[in-house]
Amino acid sequence: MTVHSAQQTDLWPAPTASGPVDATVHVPGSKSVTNRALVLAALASEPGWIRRPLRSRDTLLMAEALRALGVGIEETVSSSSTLTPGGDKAGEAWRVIPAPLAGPASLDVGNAGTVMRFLPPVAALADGPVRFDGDPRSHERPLHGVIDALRALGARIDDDGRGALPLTVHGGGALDGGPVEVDASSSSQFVSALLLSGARFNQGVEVRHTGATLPSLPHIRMTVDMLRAAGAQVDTPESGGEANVWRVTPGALLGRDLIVEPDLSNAQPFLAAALVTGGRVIVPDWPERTTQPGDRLREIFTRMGGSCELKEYGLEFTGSGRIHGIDVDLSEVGELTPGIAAVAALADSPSTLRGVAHLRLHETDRLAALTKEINGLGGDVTETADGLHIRPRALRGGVFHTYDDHRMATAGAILGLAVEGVEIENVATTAKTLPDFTHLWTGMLEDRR
Ligand SMILES: O=C(O)C1=C[C@@H](OP(=O)(O)O)[C@@H](O)[C@H](O)C1
Ligand SMILES: C=C(OP(=O)(O)O)C(=O)O
Repeated sequence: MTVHSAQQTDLWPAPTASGPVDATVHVPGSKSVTNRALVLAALASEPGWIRRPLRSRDTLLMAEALRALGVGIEETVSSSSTLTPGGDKAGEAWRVIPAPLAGPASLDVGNAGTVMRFLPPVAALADGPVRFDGDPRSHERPLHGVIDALRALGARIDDDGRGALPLTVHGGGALDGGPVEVDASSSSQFVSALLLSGARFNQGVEVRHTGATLPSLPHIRMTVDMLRAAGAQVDTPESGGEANVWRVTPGALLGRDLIVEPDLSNAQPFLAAALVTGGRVIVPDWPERTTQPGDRLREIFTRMGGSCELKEYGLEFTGSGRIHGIDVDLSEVGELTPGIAAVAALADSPSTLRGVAHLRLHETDRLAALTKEINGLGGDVTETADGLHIRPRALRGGVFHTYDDHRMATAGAILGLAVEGVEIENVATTAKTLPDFTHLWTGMLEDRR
């Protein structure tokens, strides 16, 4: 698969459901886990394996960028294909071979928050200049937390002073590290970025978040869990440390053999389909314990009218035929907002989604985009200071624009299940994290188990 910018402007007629869905959907691996695994494996002192990696635009950009810095990443068919009940590509794996990091290099981050934020600290450890650029939207997404913190920790960075891309990190082969303050209220990825490379800084790193709010805490926990699994010593607020302070002790990282969990945020549209059609969807390999924010869907979609059971083979989620509105704080799980908004627009009562002001700086301004597009189909959505108020109304068909946002595309598909004549513009933008989306979606509608 080539790493391309999804510029296609075709209209995809979103299929309506002819009845309750009844399907098993194998959801590909987690973007957030795959990209953390790549960074940690690249920084390790020995080779490692990443099994069942997500292959999507965001993760291929991460792999390409690390290769450009000298890291070996080999695609292989692993010997452990038996690990995978029914997943066709599941035996495939990446072998990551760390090497001295070096510039000059020119990295394309696309519109991947994980790539544009996790890699500048890695580049600070490289020897030589590393230039970062990406899609036009990447120039608007906040990066000041990473830039300012790296400078405070001893890095030299050339940028245009806006706290955003493009920029060049002049890596010196090592970084002092130590204590640093960051306002991560616009993205938890600032904290994750500094922690992920922190074990390789001379003094490690101590990150103190100074802002009033901090979104996406589960993603910071994911960073901490994965660092610990790679042998790093990490002190956190949860492990008895100070509130809003994370500390990584300097030291070598181990090469791991890691199996990537299915992407639970990408499972969302499929679970939503069960809810919207009063059907049933099984997602195999749903982890029993996970830091992925998508695990909150079990609770949120249950409150919205479904029921679920975590079985040995995966999650079985069943809709009741009724969809209820919800009043919910999504600050920890912001990336679930578009899918929840779509379901809420089809509910039997109003919804209020709170705590997600930072979504205005995601792939697109998601609060504005959801309001405009759902209202464009006849809906009644208003933006609040930190979220959305959604009053369900009968919807009609029309074009649903995606603004190069994968989660807008999947939100439109959810609406299309219940509303005839919804056409998704640039559904190919789902390639950011789920290149197979349209096949999985039509497959789900045909599958009757
Ligand atoms: O660290 C990660 O993998 C992510 C953190 C979150 O970012 P924000 O904290 O910027 O919302 C989330 O929305 C994004 O999809 C993935
Ligand atoms: C916000 C998201 O992505 P990113 O990693 O680009 O921030 C997302 O996937 O919903």
